[in-house]
Amino acid sequence: MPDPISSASTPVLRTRQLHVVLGGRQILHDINLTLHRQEIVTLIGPNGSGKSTLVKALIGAIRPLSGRVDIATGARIGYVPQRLHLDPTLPVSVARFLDLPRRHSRQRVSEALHDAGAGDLRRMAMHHLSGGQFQRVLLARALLMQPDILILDEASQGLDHKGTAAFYKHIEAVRQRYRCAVLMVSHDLHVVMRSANHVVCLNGHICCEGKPERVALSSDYRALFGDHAADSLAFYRHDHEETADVG
Ligand SMILES: Nc1ncnc2c1ncn2[C@@H]1O[C@H](COP(=O)(O)OP(=O)(O)OP(=O)(O)O)[C@@H](O)[C@H]1O
Repeated sequence: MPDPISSASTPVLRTRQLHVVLGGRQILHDINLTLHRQEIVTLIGPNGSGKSTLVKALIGAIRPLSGRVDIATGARIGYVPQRLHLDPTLPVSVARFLDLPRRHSRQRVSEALHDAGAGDLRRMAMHHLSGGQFQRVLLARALLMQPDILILDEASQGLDHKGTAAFYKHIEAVRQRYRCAVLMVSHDLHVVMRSANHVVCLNGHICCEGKPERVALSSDYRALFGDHAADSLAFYRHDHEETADVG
């Protein structure tokens, strides 16, 4: 289990020299990551770079070989997994799903669904939901526990740029309402570069991190993402110049 950080310190989550080995292979090394209260950090990296592994280590689902994960005392983590398999032979409604494994008041469930942008899905069967609706229900489930830290693993998977951008906006509203820190994994470089406050670029270790434009200019980022890197920087500049023009 992750260790507690004393309540006096500012970070809500911090890792120190995290090393993860799976199947005899080193997947992550020297991970020093800090998440401050109410900050949004986006984790990017190529396929297989260890993003999901890091997220699992943070929530305590994977035990690191060495290093530490410290969580502020009393801080609750809400986790939205990359995918969740539900047995289609056991149909379950959204409302019932959100009551598993622990029952919540009807009002709390309604609030969480509303806050996740899924207010109208309560009576739907889980196996009838679209990919985007399913992710919002998973987000509602994470919000039910009033998280101090919200961790989303590729929660915008399957959404196009527009859908991803809308989802990011939604997460920003959630962050403000719940006053939680957010760590999200994303592979949509365009949207990340446009929307994130702080970007962490992972490839077995943290290659670079900082504000989007700084990361986009770094040679490590360009080496990892090639042409996409140049595209996303152009996108970032275009968007920010437009914003600057407007005012
Ligand atoms: N249980 C496991 N045993 C052995 N190797 C594993 C295990 N889980 C993951 N890996 C390996 O660890 C590496 C990192 O996987 P991970 O899923 O963390 O990457 P990712 O950055 O999230 O990738 P993607 O963007 O494709 O989702 C991969 O090479 C994967 O094959």
